[in-house]
Amino acid sequence: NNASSLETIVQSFQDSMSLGKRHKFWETQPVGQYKDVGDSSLPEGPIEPPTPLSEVKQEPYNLPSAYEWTTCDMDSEEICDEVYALLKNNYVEDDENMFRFNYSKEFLSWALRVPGYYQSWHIGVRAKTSKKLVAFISGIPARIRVNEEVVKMAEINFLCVHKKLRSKRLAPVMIKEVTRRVHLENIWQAAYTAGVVLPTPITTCQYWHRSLNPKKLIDVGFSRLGARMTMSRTIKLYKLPDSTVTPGFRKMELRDVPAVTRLLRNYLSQFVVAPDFDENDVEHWLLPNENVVDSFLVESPENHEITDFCSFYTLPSSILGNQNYSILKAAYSYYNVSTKTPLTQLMNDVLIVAKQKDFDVFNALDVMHNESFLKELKFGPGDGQLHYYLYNYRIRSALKPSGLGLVLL
Ligand SMILES: CCCCCCCCCCCCCC(=O)SCCNC(=O)CCNC(=O)[C@H](O)C(C)(C)COP(=O)(O)OP(=O)(O)OC[C@H]1O[C@@H](n2cnc3c(N)ncnc32)[C@H](O)[C@@H]1OP(=O)(O)O
Ligand SMILES: CNCCCN(C)c1ncc(F)c(N2CC(C(=O)NCc3cnc4ccccn34)C2)n1
Repeated sequence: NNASSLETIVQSFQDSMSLGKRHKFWETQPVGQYKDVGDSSLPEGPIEPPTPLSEVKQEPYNLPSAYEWTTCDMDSEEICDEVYALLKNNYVEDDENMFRFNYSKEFLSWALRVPGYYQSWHIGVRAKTSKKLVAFISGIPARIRVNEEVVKMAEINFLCVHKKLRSKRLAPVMIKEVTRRVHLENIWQAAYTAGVVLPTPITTCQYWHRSLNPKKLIDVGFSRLGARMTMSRTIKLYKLPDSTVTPGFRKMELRDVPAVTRLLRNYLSQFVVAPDFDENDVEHWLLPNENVVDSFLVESPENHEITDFCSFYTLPSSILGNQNYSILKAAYSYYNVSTKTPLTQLMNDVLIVAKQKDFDVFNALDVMHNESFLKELKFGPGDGQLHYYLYNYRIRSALKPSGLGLVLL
């Protein structure tokens, strides 16, 4: 009728102005809605109260008839392979479709089989006939502190629908199903990041990249030769020493877990949103794990006190359509703490180690105190932004990336 056609006209106008973008699914969810932004009368904390467990939907949401739910046992080599292959071929790409994340199998096992994990939160969708895995979404339990409140949350990640099944509204079903399964464990909040804008980010972070192998990065189109720059001048610009400079800088070991936990908990207490890591979490997330996560610390040569800590995770990308290279080896800054060694010097040692390990690029978000070293260590701003979200939890203050102490994978 006239009214709906008028709405359609208004909608397409607004969309073209990217103003009131319609979010048919997200408008139904307990998340900060655009209309609420800036309304300081709304209290900080849960948006909706928990539902009595008896009232949580007991059976899975309906899928299109050709598809069925499957729970992915990431302990099984075969199923881990299937999840790896689905993501390798269908997960996040850059806007120009030149790169696609290629999370490794051991990385996915590390990211999903965390202390206290629920296998039921590792959710897949299979085609009934072929049994092919065509979609995935994951949740892991985490204790996240928001200001003074430590909240049990689910960290949601690796949402992926096969390229052939896009734009069929499958994502909202995946999200509702993981929400239902999280509710069944009496957890009512979640944290997630995305490169897309949804209702409503708690903060928006900028990616920064530090070239380690500038020739390869230019060859594959990740970066461009600077104006008035030659290739040899560019290689010299990014050259790093062969070895680290900080006395007492070494790999983290199991015996360091208690000290690193103390150091990290104290450091993270200054941020508005941060994980509430205990020793179990630190052992899982920060102990070196080959090709997955690397971590280092500074043990003072005088009194053997552990004064600083730094870490990065390994997330390669497939290079789509380049004759000479197929993999971009990228390191992502994870958690770093400096109490004695200047953060810039500590991070320069991390760059030196990453170069020694043959990484092509070192990525960092402008979270925590990262901004203080980015320019001096020759990071350049990336084109991607990462938006952080909380589900069913409103935070009062407008959060800047420097107030964020949470790095998701
Ligand atoms: C208490 C517990 C709560 C637990 C849950 C907490 C929430 C968790 C939320 C998930 C956190 C994920 C964290 C990560 O993994 S971020 C990485 C996401 N994955 C990728 O980008 C991989 C490549 N892309 C794909 O696989 C598909 O394009 C996906 C699956 C992303 C969308 O599939 P498709 O393209 O075929 O679209 P559709 O027709 O099915 O559905 C369209 C609807 O989906 C909304 N959409 C699009 N992209 C995203 C996105 N990244 N987060 C949330 N919502 C998203 C979109 O606004 C629209 O809703 P609305 O705008 O109309 O309202
Ligand atoms: C914190 N959890 C990271 C999840 C990855 N998420 C969801 C993501 N969302 C948007 C982005 F902007 C982004 N960036 C990494 C930066 C980068 O390296 N950009 C060039 C590039 C190389 N390879 C790829 C693969 C995909 C996208 C960009 N690529 C930008 N990451």
